[in-house]
Amino acid sequence: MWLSRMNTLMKLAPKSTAIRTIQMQTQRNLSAHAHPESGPTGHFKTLAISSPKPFVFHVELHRPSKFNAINRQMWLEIKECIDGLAINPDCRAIVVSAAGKHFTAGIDLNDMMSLGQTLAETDDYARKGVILERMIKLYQDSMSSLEQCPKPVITAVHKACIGAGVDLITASDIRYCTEDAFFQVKEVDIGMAADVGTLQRLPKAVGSQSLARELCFTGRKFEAAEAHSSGLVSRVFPDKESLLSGALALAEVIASKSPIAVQTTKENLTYSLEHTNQQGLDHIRLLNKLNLQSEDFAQAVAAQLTKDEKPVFAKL
Ligand SMILES: CC/C=C\C=C\CC(=O)SCCNC(=O)CCNC(=O)[C@H](O)C(C)(C)COP(=O)(O)OP(=O)(O)OC[C@H]1O[C@@H](n2cnc3c(N)ncnc32)[C@H](O)[C@@H]1OP(=O)(O)O
Repeated sequence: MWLSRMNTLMKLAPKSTAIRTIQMQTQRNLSAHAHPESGPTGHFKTLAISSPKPFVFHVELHRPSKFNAINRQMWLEIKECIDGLAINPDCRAIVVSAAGKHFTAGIDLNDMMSLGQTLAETDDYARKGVILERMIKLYQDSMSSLEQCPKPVITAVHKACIGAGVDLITASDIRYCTEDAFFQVKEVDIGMAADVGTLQRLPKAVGSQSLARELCFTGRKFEAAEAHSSGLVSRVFPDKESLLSGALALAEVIASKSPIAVQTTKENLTYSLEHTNQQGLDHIRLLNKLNLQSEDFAQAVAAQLTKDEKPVFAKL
C-alpha cells in the first residue's frame, strides 16, 4: 500500500523534493528493524535507526568512538532522518538516544578546526561571512527539525550532554535522563554564543531566565537532579537501560493514541509558545474545525463511552 501510494505520487510529480524524500524514507523503512546496537543503519553513517515497537522509531546517535561529537555529516543526517520520519505514516513517536559512553560531546571540535582552515583560504570577509551564514543555517535547521516534526520526539540522555547536545534536546518535546547525566551550555568556553537553539529554547524549558542565563554565561555543569528540579527533564532513571525502556514505553503510549489528536496537540503547543493565549485558542479552533470531523474522533469517543477495546487508528 505504501509502495503503491509512492508510485502514484511519483507519476504526479516525479521530480519533487517531497517525492525524493519519500523514496529515501521507503528505502530506510526496509532496514528499519535493524537493532540500533548493530551500527549505523541504511545509508546513514552517524545514526542507527530501528522500530522497536509499533509506530515507534528509535534514532540513536552513533559515533560512539567520538562520544557522538556532532560532525557535519551528523548535522545533515539528523535533519534528513527526522524530516523523513515526519512524513512516514508508520511513525507516530520518536525516541532519540545515543550509543557509547556519553550522549554527546557537542559539536565536533575537529570540524571547527577545519572550518578555520577553510575560512583562512579566502581573504574576502563577505565570502567568509557567507560560508558561516550557510553553515549556521544548516545546523539551525537540523536542530529545529525536531521541533518542527509533527511527531513527538523524546530525547533520552545519559552522561555528557554538552553544547550542541543542549541545542538538540531543547528542540525535543520530552526529555528524560539517567542519574549520571550532566548538561553544559559550553559555547562560552569555546568563545562563541550558542547559535542553534539553546538561547531561544532553554529559558522556556527551565521556566527561569535567571537560571538559563546563569548556565549560558558560565558554561557550568548542571547535573540530573538540577535538570529535574528545573524542569529541563521530566524523569530521571537509575541507568541507561531503564532510561531507554522508559522512553520507549512512553513513546508506545503516545503511538497508541489518535495520530490526528497527538500531532495537532504538538502543533498547537508549539504555536502557543510564541503566541498569546487568544492567538493559541484561535489556532486550535481552526485546526479542530477540521479535526473534529475525523474518524479518529468518532472512534475514540465511542470507545470511551462503551469502554470497548482500544480503537485502531488509520495511518497518517
Ligand atoms: C555553528 C555552530 C553550531 C553549534 C555549536 C555548538 C557548540 C558546542 O557544542 S560547544 C561544546 C564543544 N564540546 C566540548 O567542548 C567538549 C569538551 N569535551 C569534554 O568536556 C569531555 O571530553 C567529555 C565529552 C565530557 C568526555 O570526557 P571524558 O570521558 O573524560 O573523555 P576525555 O578524555 O575528555 O576525551 C576523550 C577524547 O575525546 C575528545 N573529544 C571530546 N570532546 C570532543 C569534541 N566535541 N570534538 C572532538 N573531540 C572531542 C577529547 O579531545 C579526547 O581526545 P584525545 O585525542 O583522546 O585526547
